[in-house]
Amino acid sequence: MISVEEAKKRINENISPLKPALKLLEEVSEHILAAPVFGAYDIPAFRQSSMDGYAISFGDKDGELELAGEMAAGAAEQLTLKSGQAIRIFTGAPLPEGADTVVMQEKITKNGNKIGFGDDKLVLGANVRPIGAEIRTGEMAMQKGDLLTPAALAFLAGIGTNKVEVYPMPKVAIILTGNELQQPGLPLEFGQVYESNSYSLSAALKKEGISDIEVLKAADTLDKLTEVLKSALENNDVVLLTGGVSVGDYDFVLQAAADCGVTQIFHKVKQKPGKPLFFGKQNDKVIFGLPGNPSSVLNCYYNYVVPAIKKLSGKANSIKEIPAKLSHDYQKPKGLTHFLKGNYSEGKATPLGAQESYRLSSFAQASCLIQLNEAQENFHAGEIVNIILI
Ligand SMILES: Nc1nc2c(c(=O)[nH]1)N[C@H]1C(S)=C(S)[C@@H](COP(=O)(O)OP(=O)(O)OC[C@H]3O[C@@H](n4cnc5c(N)ncnc54)[C@H](O)[C@@H]3O)O[C@H]1N2
Ligand code: MOO
Repeated sequence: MISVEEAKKRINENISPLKPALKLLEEVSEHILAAPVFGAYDIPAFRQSSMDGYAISFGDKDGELELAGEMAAGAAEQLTLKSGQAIRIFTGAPLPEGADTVVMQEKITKNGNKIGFGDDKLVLGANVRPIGAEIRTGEMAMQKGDLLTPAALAFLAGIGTNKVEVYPMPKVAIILTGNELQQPGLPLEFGQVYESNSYSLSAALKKEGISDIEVLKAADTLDKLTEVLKSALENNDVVLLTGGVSVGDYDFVLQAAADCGVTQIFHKVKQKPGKPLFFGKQNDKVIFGLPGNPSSVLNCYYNYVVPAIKKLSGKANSIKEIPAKLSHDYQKPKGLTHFLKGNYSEGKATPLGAQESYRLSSFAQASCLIQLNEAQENFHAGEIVNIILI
């Protein structure tokens, strides 16, 4: 059995980002750029008004000008401004030839076809967006390693980019094991339990930006599980099995993994919940055997699966670990790192009730996992411990 730290280290050492791919902007929200993006055009591509108003030549600002036409956003035809003239213009429209300044419509007086200007603060070039102010042709817009946030996607779209080279998000299969599982919404027969792990994992994966998720079920026989695992490995980058990873007579995950050519990197971590965690690889494919208890599944997900997914998708940062003051005294036996469902507020971490690994009621309210280290038995109120924000 290995420590939490060793398990995390082995996962990190055994995972590399997925092969970069060229994808449409619509498909790459929250992805990491695998190559820099360069501007293909000067943007703005033309001198553009940033206000609704009147385009003028700055030298004419003190006189009364004659209204000589209109440029709306999207105007396909260029106008030329002559001395003594103003041209009506709208936000986003191209400046007429000969104009250098835009006066806001709130600052003018209008007398028939004549326009007067009372803006003493007007400066040359006011309310004009220069050509290439956002980006120049050939200039680097974003770097390799940058995150494609909503703003980044809009920036790239705004400079005319529609495809980018990114680290893909992994395709993930969830395999549920256990003959006892019943779908929520149907009546429970004797001995059945409602299936909940696919709900936690699917939702958590979606929060990481993963959309390609397949949920599969395998009956508790070695043949069936091996068949399902084999096909999941063919079609996905990551396989998350839940249950069947302990020592019971119907726990076939280890054998099925071996039969599918998966190399075991570790099995069993000195932790609670989630002690029988399994991690393995088949070439570049990543396999987690998550211990079936619903809290064990989620604890292992936050501690081990999230960093793995981040690394596969080229992301550097992993889990949000911070120090916090423990709210109460707490005792546990030596030997296992405990992860307690807790709440975090104003620097203080409070353990919640229902800590058993089959229970989720307090996990449903928790905002953090409180990490109590392997070697320590007694923890005191006010002591600094590490927490993982979830
Ligand atoms: N003799 C021993 N027994 C057990 C040990 C041990 O060391 N020696 N470890 C215990 C620990 S710790 C855990 S955790 C579990 C993990 O067992 P498995 O991964 O083999 O999981 P299962 O036995 O299949 O299921 C455990 C538990 O979780 C329920 N479950 C499973 N899948 C789902 C699901 N999709 N939705 C909701 N609930 C699920 C299942 O019904 C069981 O109650 O082993 C201990 N035993
Ligand atoms: O480690 Mo198991 O997950 O406690 O019940």
